[in-house]
Amino acid sequence: MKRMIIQGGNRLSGEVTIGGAKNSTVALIPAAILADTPVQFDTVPDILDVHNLMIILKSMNVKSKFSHGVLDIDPTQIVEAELPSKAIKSLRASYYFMGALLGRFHRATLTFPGGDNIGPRPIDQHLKAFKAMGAEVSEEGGTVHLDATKNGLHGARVFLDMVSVGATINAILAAVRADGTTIIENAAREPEIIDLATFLNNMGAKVRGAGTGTIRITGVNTLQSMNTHTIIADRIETGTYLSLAAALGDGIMIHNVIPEHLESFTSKMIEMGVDLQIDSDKIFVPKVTHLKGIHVKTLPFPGFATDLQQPLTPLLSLADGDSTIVDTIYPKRVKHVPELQKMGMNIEAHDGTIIVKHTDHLHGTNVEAGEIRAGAALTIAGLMADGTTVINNAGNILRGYDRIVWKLNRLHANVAIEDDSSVKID
Ligand SMILES: CC(=O)N[C@H]1[C@@H](OP(=O)(O)OP(=O)(O)OC[C@H]2O[C@@H](n3ccc(=O)[nH]c3=O)[C@H](O)[C@@H]2O)O[C@H](CO)[C@@H](O)[C@@H]1O
Ligand SMILES: C=C(OP(=O)(O)O)C(=O)O
Repeated sequence: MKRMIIQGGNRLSGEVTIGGAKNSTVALIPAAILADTPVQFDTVPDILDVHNLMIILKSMNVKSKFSHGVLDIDPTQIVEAELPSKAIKSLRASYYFMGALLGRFHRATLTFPGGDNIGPRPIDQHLKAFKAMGAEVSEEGGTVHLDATKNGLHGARVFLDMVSVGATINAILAAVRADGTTIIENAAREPEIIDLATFLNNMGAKVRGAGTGTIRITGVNTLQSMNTHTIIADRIETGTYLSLAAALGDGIMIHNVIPEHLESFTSKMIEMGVDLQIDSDKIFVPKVTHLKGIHVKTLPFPGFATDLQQPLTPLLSLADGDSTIVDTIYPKRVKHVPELQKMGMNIEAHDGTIIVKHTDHLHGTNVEAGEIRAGAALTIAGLMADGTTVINNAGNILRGYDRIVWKLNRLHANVAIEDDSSVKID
């Protein structure tokens, strides 16, 4: 098991460049198996989810090579195979192989995905979309079987009961090579869905309306890649560095940013009193002297992202006055709260509301990254704290933060990853 070891207390400064978006990348890789040609992605983040998706590709005889942010995938010799359940369970987005395999072979068998433990994460809307498109769906012992081999996949009208990123993407993946037109209503509008549609459309797909609540997909017979797809910048990684820079920076420039994807987040930081200097593709965070408490409610995009409520909590603890967070997407996503309490933070979770009060002093201790963004919150808190913080289960952080140790140390932090289970602090 990996641990992150942080010697806290350094002020940070300098520059950091944001990587490609995890939540785009993990949809684009399964989408690549729909192509009839090799495909290439660049600005691919170096994260565990990518390496685990490559293991899944290999099990289907899909060769992939990842070097210096460029990922080449050759799906032209793909075969149907049993997918490795350990890799499937290591991340959430492995469920995108359901839609992609249905599109490619008209059938798929997968164990239930893993991913962050952030409360119930049903996939009923994904299965509803597959059924509407003609797939027979059955589940037994944690395995899902999808089969549309008898009559093929056909276009359908799918109204999602709730706005779901995963169900929207899975429905698109199944629909791009189906017969006829699929209409997804109440679709999620996240930028990562637009990125996926851009990749597919550049290969000849007909996906219209991505980024709005209604997406129309007309199936095509073949998808052929002609160029390299550059993955959009990770808005959640950006928000994490914005929070970190405001909490303990003496002036930090964040490059490769799409500010329009972060307006719900940056507007809250500005409301707190952070004098962000927002440019077309970079944001400068000056040294912060005074912060006010704020109230945050997470919502589907373009609302405040559930993945950014945790990385904001260390910054909220520096504000005068109380702040509150209500996570309407995942009300039970509070794994960071007891761990931050161990470090001395004045934070509580009651009846679906997280309350953060002013905290003068954080101290390093042994804590647990119960999920990726809890890990991000603990990383920022550890950098702010006196002494040594040991974050257990740091694999959860490495699932989604591109070269985080290297990036933090370039900002003058003191962070390392160790595998040694004997690391202890007094
Ligand atoms: C790989 C990826 O992109 N992960 C993101 C994706 O997760 P993911 O795609 O799993 O999240 P969804 O958007 O599907 O979930 C939104 C809400 O809908 C519910 N729901 C979803 C599907 C379903 O079939 N039934 C159902 O009830 C969920 O429990 C949740 O309350 O969006 C989440 C919400 O922005 C983010 O936190 C994750 O980082
Ligand atoms: C919840 C997240 O990821 P996943 O859906 O991959 O578990 C996240 O990125 O915050």
